[in-house]
Amino acid sequence: MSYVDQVIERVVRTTPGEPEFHQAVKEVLDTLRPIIALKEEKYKRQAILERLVEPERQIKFRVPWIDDSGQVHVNTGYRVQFNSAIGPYKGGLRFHPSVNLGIIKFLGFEQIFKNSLTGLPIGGGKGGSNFNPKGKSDREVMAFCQSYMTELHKYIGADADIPAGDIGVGSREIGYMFGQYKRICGSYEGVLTGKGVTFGGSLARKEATGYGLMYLTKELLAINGIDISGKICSVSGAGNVAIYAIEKAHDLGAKVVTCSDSTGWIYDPDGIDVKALKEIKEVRRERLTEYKNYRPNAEYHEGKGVWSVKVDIALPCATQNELHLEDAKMLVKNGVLAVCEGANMPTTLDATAYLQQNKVLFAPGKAANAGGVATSALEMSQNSERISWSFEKVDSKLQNIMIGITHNIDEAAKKYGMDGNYVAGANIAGFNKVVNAMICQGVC
Ligand SMILES: NC(=O)C1=CN([C@@H]2O[C@H](COP(=O)(O)OP(=O)(O)OC[C@H]3O[C@@H](n4cnc5c(N)ncnc54)[C@H](O)[C@@H]3O)[C@@H](O)[C@H]2O)C=CC1
Ligand SMILES: O=C(O)CCC(=O)C(=O)O
Repeated sequence: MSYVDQVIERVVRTTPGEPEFHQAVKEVLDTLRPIIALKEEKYKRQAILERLVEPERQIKFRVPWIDDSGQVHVNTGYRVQFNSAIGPYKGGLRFHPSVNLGIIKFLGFEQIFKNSLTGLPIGGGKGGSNFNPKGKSDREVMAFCQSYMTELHKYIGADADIPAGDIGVGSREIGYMFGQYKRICGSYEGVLTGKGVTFGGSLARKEATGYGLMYLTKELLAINGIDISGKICSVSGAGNVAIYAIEKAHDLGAKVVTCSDSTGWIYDPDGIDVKALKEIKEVRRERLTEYKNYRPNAEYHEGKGVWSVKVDIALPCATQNELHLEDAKMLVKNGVLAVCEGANMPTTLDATAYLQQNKVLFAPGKAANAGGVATSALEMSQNSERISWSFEKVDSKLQNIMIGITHNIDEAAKKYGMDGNYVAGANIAGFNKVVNAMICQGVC
């Protein structure tokens, strides 16, 4: 059995019940085979892959909180500090009922390579809870966030581990957690990113993941001789990443005709109305069923379906494993040119393989959605300098980072004879930097 297969077998055997983590490990290690083969003995002796797939630390804790009726609830909190070879742990917090250790580990593992690709000094981590903010009052969300931070503060710090948002965690939740950290630690520091701009947040962080996705998509198409202008796109999700991907796609001359939430999806042939979407999701926190009140010509459908629409570019921006093999087949049948992942691991392994076999340009999330964490790192720089940069300055740095990532993954794929395989390119480029740092730092 090859070294890679031994490590995959060990991960599956020793971490039962963590299918998403297994999926992420398999995807990364499979594409790394050619470069691991070049230094197999050295890596094996150093146990590089065994160390890479084992988090440096995983923290699991009780989060008790009281609802508005006086009832006490208990949720489970997590923080997985995966790899600090190239910088302090960095990665978001997810609050969603589906959260468990395996999901946080897959996200933390992906984050190692993504953060490396940004070129900035940030290691990989992720956290969250099975708490569901949907339908809770602001006071209940605050009670939960304060309780979560009361435990988490022991393990984080501006130079140690800097959480941010993810599904279910936006500026409201970050604000409550920042307030509680400050209160307990007596320290006003950049311990979280995605903060409100009046208390240390960076301009353009809110927009960064979606905008970054579109900067990379535009560049990837351009490398392949295609102009993004005039292209029709489908987006899944209606949260932070989806909203700002749609906004930037429209700025770039493309037209997005779909979006979705966990109950249904919208088809708007005239192009999604971003102002209406922001009002529904960011201000009123309502369901997408409300969209028809703003756009009577749009269609609302229950359940899933955005991938059945004929488009040039598909942008999954909701959650993991939301684009399956049947969806990939439908997209290919309808002539899709590119699939660029705004979410983390939204495309299943067999769907990814099918798209690649059918010559669809496929940009994996760890490259395509890296603009969010990159801008978080820019927020950390501003906090250290005690200064705030303009929106234009941050946005311009974000663009340069995303263009850089696009060329980096393209060149890495070419260098190892896998021209056009951007999954391999992203994994290889991310891996090389982290592994060099791990080797230089000795056995730790
Ligand atoms: N917010 C950020 O800066 C970054 C987020 N991501 C990833 O992007 C994705 C979306 O995150 P955000 O937009 O921040 O979250 P969000 O909470 O703002 O929005 C999530 C959206 O996805 C939908 N969704 C969630 N779970 C779903 C499910 N099981 N089925 C159908 N729809 C579902 C929700 O209804 C919502 O519209 C996630 O995979 C996240 O890990 C990646 C990089 C950075
Ligand atoms: O901004 C950050 O630190 C993390 C964003 C994130 O969770 C992600 O890239 O998936």
